[in-house]
Amino acid sequence: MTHETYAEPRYQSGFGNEYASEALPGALPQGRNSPQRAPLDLYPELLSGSAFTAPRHENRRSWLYRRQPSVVSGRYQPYAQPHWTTGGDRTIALPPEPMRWKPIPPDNADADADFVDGIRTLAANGDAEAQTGIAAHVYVASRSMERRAIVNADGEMLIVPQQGRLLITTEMGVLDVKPGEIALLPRGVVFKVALPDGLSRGYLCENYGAQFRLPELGPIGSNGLANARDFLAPVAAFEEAGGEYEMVKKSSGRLWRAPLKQSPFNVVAWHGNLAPVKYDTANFMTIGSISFDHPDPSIFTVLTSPSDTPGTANCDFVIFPPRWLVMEDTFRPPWYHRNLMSEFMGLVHGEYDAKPGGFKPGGASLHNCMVPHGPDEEAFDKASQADLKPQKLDNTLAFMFESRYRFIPTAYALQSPALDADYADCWAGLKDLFKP
Ligand SMILES: O=C(O)Cc1cc(O)ccc1O
Ligand SMILES: [Fe+2]
Repeated sequence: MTHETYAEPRYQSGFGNEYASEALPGALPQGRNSPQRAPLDLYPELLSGSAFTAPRHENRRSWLYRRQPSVVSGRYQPYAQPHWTTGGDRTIALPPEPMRWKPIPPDNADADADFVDGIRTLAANGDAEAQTGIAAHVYVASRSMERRAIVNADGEMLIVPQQGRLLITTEMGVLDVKPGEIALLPRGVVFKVALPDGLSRGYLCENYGAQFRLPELGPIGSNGLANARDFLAPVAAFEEAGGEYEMVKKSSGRLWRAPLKQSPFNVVAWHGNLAPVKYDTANFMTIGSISFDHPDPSIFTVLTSPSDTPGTANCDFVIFPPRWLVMEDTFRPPWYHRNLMSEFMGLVHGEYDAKPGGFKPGGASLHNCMVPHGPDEEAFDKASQADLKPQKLDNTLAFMFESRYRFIPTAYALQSPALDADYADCWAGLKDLFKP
């Protein structure tokens, strides 16, 4: 890739549509996918993100035209990254109470790690082999991946940067992703992450289940929430410089590494509907109550990964963006609640209205199935006394990975000094105000 490609990535718009892009004119075959000899003597390679026979609306695949097929590789050896774990660990005694972490992980906050080595799994559920569940990770990294790439065969990767821009080079081109934006990298797409701002941190959802897609809009109609055109896929770009690479592969819960004689970013043209994308949450068309009551947060769903039970997601990716609150005679923050669904939350910046105190950017909270939670004492006191003028919740971005499966925190997360042992105290002062 030229320097200009890095400075100014270019994009094609849409989500799950048929993109087409060539870095060199004429590199895409016309009228067929695998001619006897492809243009420019490139190798056609099919990347399928769904079964061949998946229904048309769920079918995702792209054709990559590359200088060498992906199968050209050195032999894989085990790679040690013990902090990136897979699936729910059923041997861990899962605390049946609310949990929260301060910004994580302070232990390697200035670590000399790249994106792969900087991943820390906080909690996970399901089983990558059964293609169910997700993992919630954080990353803290200060080193760019130079001649090193990663491919994840266990799931797609939803990246939520919290601090520092990420330049994500993929087989299909480059995504420039800053905090407030998210990136979604399909299972099996090779990528590497450069850190132009130095020390960078954020959250990751590794989704072993059905691919994330836009939610149904029901009575909302044909527009709103995350609009498909605001998702951006890269245009084709390939690395010119020769020389060796290291490929890290995550497969079946383990990491491996192999030497490559050539850059894996050697795709000169591609077309299809399986692609990495980025999305700026500032483009989210937020819907709320303009009468009374606090609506269910499902109205803030950006992307959903369904399970086999309709309406009961493997994972919903939900954001709490800046928005106006105008509801009359209403307790405006989230209500106190207990849910079937399990909730892992993070904060990109600002304050979250239910927890103005202890929930900090870079931190996390976990409220599993039927674990009671809701506004802390400070939020309750303010909201139950507030003068209900229209109010803008501004300069804030929280998010939730919500899943039908309980998240099991990792031993790392349970032993971390970031675990907030006093979390429950934020509700301890809620008094019995009953006035019969
Ligand atoms: O618990 C939370 O903070 C997330 C949440 C927000 C909301 O507005 C309603 C329900 C809910 O679980
Ligand atoms: Fe909740």
